[in-house]
Amino acid sequence: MTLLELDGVHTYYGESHILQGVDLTVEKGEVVALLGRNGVGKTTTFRSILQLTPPQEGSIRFREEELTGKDTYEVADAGIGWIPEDRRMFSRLSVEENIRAAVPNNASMSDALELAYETFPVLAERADQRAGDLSGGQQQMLAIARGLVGGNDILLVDEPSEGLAPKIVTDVGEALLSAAESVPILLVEQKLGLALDLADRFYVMDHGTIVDSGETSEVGVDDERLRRYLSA
Ligand SMILES: Nc1ncnc2c1ncn2[C@@H]1O[C@H](COP(=O)(O)OP(=O)(O)OP(=O)(O)O)[C@@H](O)[C@H]1O
Repeated sequence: MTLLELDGVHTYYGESHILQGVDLTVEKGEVVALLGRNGVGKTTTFRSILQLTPPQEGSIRFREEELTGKDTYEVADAGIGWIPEDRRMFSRLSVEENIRAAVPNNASMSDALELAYETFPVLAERADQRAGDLSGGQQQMLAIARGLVGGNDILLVDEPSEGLAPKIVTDVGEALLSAAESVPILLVEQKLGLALDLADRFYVMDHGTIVDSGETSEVGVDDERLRRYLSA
């Protein structure tokens, strides 16, 4: 079943025409990678879905319901979770308080904590620590855990490996794979190997449009098909 569907999305910042007709879908149960060089419009695609920068043309449907024209809080309420590049969290609050704050009012707090701590045992060990004192990788896990307990039906994850040491990137990759067992993910990730390992399908973006797409099993990191759009 198609969960999220973008159809001919055009988005501007002022006069700058950034997204020039983006089409993509995410099906239930999938991890989909959105690939492309810096500045091609990946984050803008997320901002368009979230209605933070509303598109001027095209449609964005989530579970067949039109999102364009809604407020961002309504998009969040519809079940779209966002894990931005800066991993927004309450750095002065404890790990557990951060998780608790992400749980919707109508959900069971104990179930949410169990899900978060079973998925990320390292967070259980650090439940009482201030989130701001966690390492970069642990903060990323906390950000993913918050998305996981947030009652979301899809997570938009932006550059989860950004600024992390290689060994930690592997941990975060495993964390995302665990998360993907419960929730579909649309992923922006510069590290091609990681993106291909995690995702079932990929889209390649260039100059604000989708220029290639397919199953990740069809391609490898050195594939010319990807390299032409991804290398600087
Ligand atoms: N708030 C803004 N106002 C004006 N232009 C912007 C704004 N944010 C981004 N842009 C421009 O829009 C284009 C697309 O940016 P976007 O962040 O979507 O790219 P990206 O593919 O996510 O790349 P990156 O990995 O560098 O974030 C870039 O040329 C960028 O300079």
